[in-house]
Amino acid sequence: MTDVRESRPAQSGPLAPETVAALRQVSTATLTTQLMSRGLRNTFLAGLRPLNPHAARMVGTAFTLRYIPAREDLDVLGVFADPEHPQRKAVESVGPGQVLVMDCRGRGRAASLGGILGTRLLRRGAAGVVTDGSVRDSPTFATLGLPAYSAGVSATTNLVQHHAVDLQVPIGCAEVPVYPGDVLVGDGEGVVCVPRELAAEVARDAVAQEHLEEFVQAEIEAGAALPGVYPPNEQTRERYRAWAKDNPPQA
Ligand SMILES: O=C([O-])CC(=O)C(=O)O
Ligand SMILES: [Mg+2]
Repeated sequence: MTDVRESRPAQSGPLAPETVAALRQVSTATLTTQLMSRGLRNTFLAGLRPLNPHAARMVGTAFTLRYIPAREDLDVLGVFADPEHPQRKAVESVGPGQVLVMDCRGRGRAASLGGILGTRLLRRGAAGVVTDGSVRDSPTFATLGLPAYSAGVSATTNLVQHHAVDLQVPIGCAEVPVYPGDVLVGDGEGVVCVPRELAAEVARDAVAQEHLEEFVQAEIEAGAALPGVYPPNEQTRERYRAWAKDNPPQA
Protein backbone atom coordinates (compact mmCIF):
# COMPACT_ATOMS: atom_id res chain seq x y z
CA MET A 1 0.00 0.00 0.00
CA THR A 2 1.23 3.48 -0.81
CA ASP A 3 1.95 5.65 2.20
CA VAL A 4 -0.02 8.86 1.59
CA ARG A 5 2.91 10.81 2.99
CA GLU A 6 4.97 9.54 0.06
CA SER A 7 2.29 10.15 -2.56
CA ARG A 8 4.56 12.81 -3.98
CA PRO A 9 8.32 13.05 -3.79
CA ALA A 10 9.54 15.38 -1.06
CA GLN A 11 10.95 18.54 -2.55
CA SER A 12 13.44 20.45 -0.55
CA GLY A 13 16.28 22.90 -0.78
CA PRO A 14 16.24 26.59 -1.51
CA LEU A 15 14.56 28.11 -4.56
CA ALA A 16 16.73 29.57 -7.31
CA PRO A 17 17.43 33.25 -6.53
CA GLU A 18 15.95 34.38 -9.87
CA THR A 19 12.71 32.50 -9.09
CA VAL A 20 12.46 34.19 -5.68
CA ALA A 21 13.16 37.61 -7.22
CA ALA A 22 10.50 37.12 -9.90
CA LEU A 23 7.89 35.84 -7.43
CA ARG A 24 8.60 38.78 -5.16
CA GLN A 25 7.54 41.26 -7.81
CA VAL A 26 4.35 39.67 -9.18
CA SER A 27 0.85 39.65 -7.70
CA THR A 28 -1.06 36.66 -6.39
CA ALA A 29 -3.73 37.50 -8.97
CA THR A 30 -1.23 37.06 -11.81
CA LEU A 31 0.03 33.81 -10.29
CA THR A 32 -3.47 32.30 -10.09
CA THR A 33 -3.96 33.12 -13.79
CA GLN A 34 -0.64 31.49 -14.67
CA LEU A 35 -1.61 28.41 -12.68
CA MET A 36 -5.08 28.33 -14.25
CA SER A 37 -3.48 28.36 -17.70
CA ARG A 38 -1.76 25.14 -16.60
CA GLY A 39 -5.04 23.62 -15.40
CA LEU A 40 -4.74 24.43 -11.69
CA ARG A 41 -7.82 26.25 -10.36
CA ASN A 42 -7.60 25.75 -6.60
CA THR A 43 -4.41 27.55 -5.61
CA PHE A 44 -5.52 30.70 -3.74
CA LEU A 45 -5.99 30.33 0.03
CA ALA A 46 -9.28 32.21 0.05
CA GLY A 47 -10.24 34.09 3.21
CA LEU A 48 -6.74 34.68 4.59
CA ARG A 49 -5.66 38.26 5.25
CA PRO A 50 -2.25 39.80 6.04
CA LEU A 51 -1.84 40.69 9.72
CA ASN A 52 0.77 43.33 8.94
CA PRO A 53 -0.01 45.12 5.67
CA HIS A 54 3.53 46.57 5.70
CA ALA A 55 5.03 43.08 5.72
CA ALA A 56 2.72 41.54 3.16
CA ARG A 57 5.20 40.41 0.48
CA MET A 58 6.07 36.78 1.14
CA VAL A 59 7.94 34.16 -0.87
CA GLY A 60 9.05 30.91 0.71
CA THR A 61 8.79 27.14 0.70
CA ALA A 62 6.20 25.34 2.79
CA PHE A 63 7.05 23.74 6.12
CA THR A 64 3.75 22.16 7.12
CA LEU A 65 2.12 21.55 10.50
CA ARG A 66 -1.13 19.61 10.83
CA TYR A 67 -3.55 20.02 13.73
CA ILE A 68 -6.49 17.77 14.60
CA PRO A 69 -9.28 18.65 17.07
CA ALA A 70 -8.12 18.97 20.68
CA ARG A 71 -9.12 16.54 23.46
CA GLU A 72 -9.43 17.75 27.04
CA ASP A 73 -7.35 14.98 28.65
CA LEU A 74 -4.42 15.48 26.23
CA ASP A 75 -4.35 19.18 25.44
CA VAL A 76 -3.43 20.77 28.77
CA LEU A 77 -1.07 23.72 29.34
CA GLY A 78 1.69 21.44 30.72
CA VAL A 79 2.38 19.90 27.29
CA PHE A 80 4.27 23.00 26.19
CA ALA A 81 7.09 22.15 28.63
CA ASP A 82 8.03 19.31 26.28
CA PRO A 83 10.36 20.62 23.54
CA GLU A 84 9.14 17.72 21.40
CA HIS A 85 5.60 19.12 21.40
CA PRO A 86 4.88 19.23 17.62
CA GLN A 87 3.89 22.92 17.58
CA ARG A 88 7.08 24.01 19.39
CA LYS A 89 9.17 21.53 17.41
CA ALA A 90 7.77 22.94 14.18
CA VAL A 91 8.77 26.47 15.14
CA GLU A 92 12.26 25.30 16.12
CA SER A 93 12.59 23.40 12.80
CA VAL A 94 11.52 26.05 10.29
CA GLY A 95 14.61 27.30 8.48
CA PRO A 96 15.59 30.36 6.45
CA GLY A 97 13.31 30.90 3.48
CA GLN A 98 10.59 28.59 4.77
CA VAL A 99 6.97 29.47 5.51
CA LEU A 100 5.24 27.69 8.40
CA VAL A 101 1.86 26.64 6.95
CA MET A 102 -0.71 25.30 9.41
CA ASP A 103 -3.78 23.17 8.76
CA CYS A 104 -6.36 24.19 11.37
CA ARG A 105 -9.25 22.74 9.39
CA GLY A 106 -10.46 26.28 8.84
CA ARG A 107 -11.36 26.58 12.54
CA GLY A 108 -10.39 29.74 14.34
CA ARG A 109 -12.06 29.75 17.73
CA ALA A 110 -8.57 29.25 19.21
CA ALA A 111 -5.30 30.58 17.81
CA SER A 112 -2.76 28.39 16.00
CA LEU A 113 0.15 30.35 17.51
CA GLY A 114 1.02 33.72 19.00
CA GLY A 115 3.45 36.58 19.05
CA ILE A 116 6.35 34.90 20.84
CA LEU A 117 6.37 31.97 18.43
CA GLY A 118 6.03 34.42 15.54
CA THR A 119 9.04 36.35 16.83
CA ARG A 120 11.01 33.12 17.11
CA LEU A 121 10.14 32.28 13.48
CA LEU A 122 11.39 35.71 12.43
CA ARG A 123 14.67 35.19 14.31
CA ARG A 124 15.09 31.78 12.67
CA GLY A 125 14.91 33.44 9.26
CA ALA A 126 11.44 32.20 8.34
CA ALA A 127 9.86 33.78 5.27
CA GLY A 128 6.40 33.87 6.82
CA VAL A 129 3.57 32.11 8.64
CA VAL A 130 0.19 31.04 7.25
CA THR A 131 -2.84 29.52 8.97
CA ASP A 132 -6.42 28.85 7.94
CA GLY A 133 -7.35 29.41 11.60
CA SER A 134 -6.52 32.34 13.87
CA VAL A 135 -3.50 33.84 15.56
CA ARG A 136 -3.35 35.42 19.01
CA ASP A 137 -1.27 38.46 19.99
CA SER A 138 -2.35 40.07 16.72
CA PRO A 139 -1.11 43.53 17.86
CA THR A 140 2.40 42.00 17.94
CA PHE A 141 1.99 40.59 14.43
CA ALA A 142 0.73 43.98 13.24
CA THR A 143 4.23 45.44 13.70
CA LEU A 144 6.39 42.29 13.41
CA GLY A 145 8.49 42.19 10.25
CA LEU A 146 7.27 38.65 9.53
CA PRO A 147 4.70 38.23 6.77
CA ALA A 148 1.75 36.54 8.51
CA TYR A 149 -1.62 35.52 7.11
CA SER A 150 -4.63 34.13 8.96
CA ALA A 151 -8.37 33.75 8.58
CA GLY A 152 -8.93 35.58 11.86
CA VAL A 153 -7.69 36.40 15.33
CA SER A 154 -8.47 34.84 18.70
CA ALA A 155 -7.06 35.45 22.16
CA THR A 156 -7.53 31.79 23.08
CA THR A 157 -4.49 29.48 23.01
CA ASN A 158 -4.39 26.65 20.47
CA LEU A 159 -4.80 23.81 22.99
CA VAL A 160 -8.46 24.71 23.46
CA GLN A 161 -9.31 23.69 19.91
CA HIS A 162 -6.23 22.23 18.23
CA HIS A 163 -3.89 19.28 18.79
CA ALA A 164 -0.64 19.45 16.81
CA VAL A 165 0.17 16.06 15.29
CA ASP A 166 2.31 16.08 12.16
CA LEU A 167 5.18 18.03 10.65
CA GLN A 168 6.07 18.07 6.97
CA VAL A 169 3.12 16.09 5.63
CA PRO A 170 0.74 17.16 2.85
CA ILE A 171 -2.00 19.34 4.36
CA GLY A 172 -5.08 21.28 3.35
CA CYS A 173 -4.92 24.99 4.19
CA ALA A 174 -8.02 27.05 3.37
CA GLU A 175 -9.10 24.05 1.23
CA VAL A 176 -5.94 24.22 -0.90
CA PRO A 177 -3.53 21.27 -0.96
CA VAL A 178 -0.09 22.26 0.30
CA TYR A 179 2.82 19.83 0.01
CA PRO A 180 6.07 20.36 1.92
CA GLY A 181 8.35 22.36 -0.33
CA ASP A 182 5.58 24.01 -2.36
CA VAL A 183 6.05 27.73 -2.85
CA LEU A 184 3.85 30.12 -0.88
CA VAL A 185 3.56 33.63 -2.25
CA GLY A 186 1.76 36.36 -0.34
CA ASP A 187 0.84 39.96 -1.13
CA GLY A 188 -1.76 42.46 0.05
CA GLU A 189 -4.51 40.29 -1.44
CA GLY A 190 -3.61 37.00 0.25
CA VAL A 191 -1.67 33.80 -0.36
CA VAL A 192 -1.27 31.50 -3.35
CA CYS A 193 0.35 28.06 -3.31
CA VAL A 194 2.51 27.34 -6.35
CA PRO A 195 3.43 23.66 -6.81
CA ARG A 196 7.18 23.46 -6.40
CA GLU A 197 7.88 21.87 -9.78
CA LEU A 198 6.05 24.72 -11.56
CA ALA A 199 7.58 27.59 -9.59
CA ALA A 200 10.38 28.54 -11.99
CA GLU A 201 8.30 28.61 -15.19
CA VAL A 202 5.29 30.23 -13.47
CA ALA A 203 7.54 32.95 -12.03
CA ARG A 204 9.08 33.68 -15.43
CA ASP A 205 5.72 33.77 -17.26
CA ALA A 206 4.11 35.85 -14.50
CA VAL A 207 6.71 38.59 -14.98
CA ALA A 208 5.99 38.56 -18.74
CA GLN A 209 2.21 38.71 -18.12
CA GLU A 210 2.56 41.68 -15.78
CA HIS A 211 4.76 43.51 -18.26
CA LEU A 212 2.08 43.12 -20.94
CA GLU A 213 -0.62 44.14 -18.45
CA GLU A 214 1.36 47.24 -17.52
CA PHE A 215 1.01 48.31 -21.15
CA VAL A 216 -2.68 47.35 -21.29
CA GLN A 217 -3.33 49.27 -18.06
CA ALA A 218 -1.73 52.39 -19.54
CA GLU A 219 -3.88 52.13 -22.67
CA ILE A 220 -7.06 51.74 -20.58
CA GLU A 221 -6.01 54.69 -18.40
CA ALA A 222 -5.51 56.71 -21.58
CA GLY A 223 -9.14 56.01 -22.53
CA ALA A 224 -9.01 52.88 -24.74
CA ALA A 225 -12.10 50.63 -24.76
CA LEU A 226 -11.77 46.95 -23.83
CA PRO A 227 -12.32 45.20 -27.21
CA GLY A 228 -8.99 44.28 -28.75
CA VAL A 229 -7.06 45.78 -25.85
CA TYR A 230 -8.00 43.51 -22.97
CA PRO A 231 -7.38 40.78 -23.85
CA PRO A 232 -4.91 42.18 -26.38
CA ASN A 233 -5.38 41.28 -30.05
CA GLU A 234 -2.52 41.18 -32.54
CA GLN A 235 -2.57 44.95 -33.19
CA THR A 236 -2.35 45.71 -29.47
CA ARG A 237 0.45 43.18 -29.12
CA GLU A 238 2.28 44.92 -31.94
CA ARG A 239 2.01 48.26 -30.07
CA TYR A 240 3.15 46.45 -26.92
CA ARG A 241 6.24 45.04 -28.63
CA ALA A 242 7.21 48.51 -29.84
CA TRP A 243 6.72 49.94 -26.33
CA ALA A 244 8.61 47.04 -24.73
CA LYS A 245 11.76 47.88 -26.72
CA ASP A 246 12.09 51.08 -24.68
CA ASN A 247 10.55 49.66 -21.49
CA PRO A 248 12.08 46.25 -20.77
CA PRO A 249 10.75 44.26 -17.78
CA GLN A 250 12.58 44.93 -14.53
CA ALA A 251 14.46 41.74 -13.64
O1 LIG B 1 -0.39 30.20 20.98
C1 LIG B 1 0.27 30.21 22.04
O2 LIG B 1 -0.17 29.76 23.09
C2 LIG B 1 1.63 30.82 22.03
C3 LIG B 1 1.66 32.28 22.29
O3 LIG B 1 0.82 32.90 22.89
C4 LIG B 1 2.82 33.03 21.74
O4 LIG B 1 3.52 32.50 20.89
O5 LIG B 1 3.02 34.19 22.14
MG1 LIG C 1 1.48 34.98 23.45
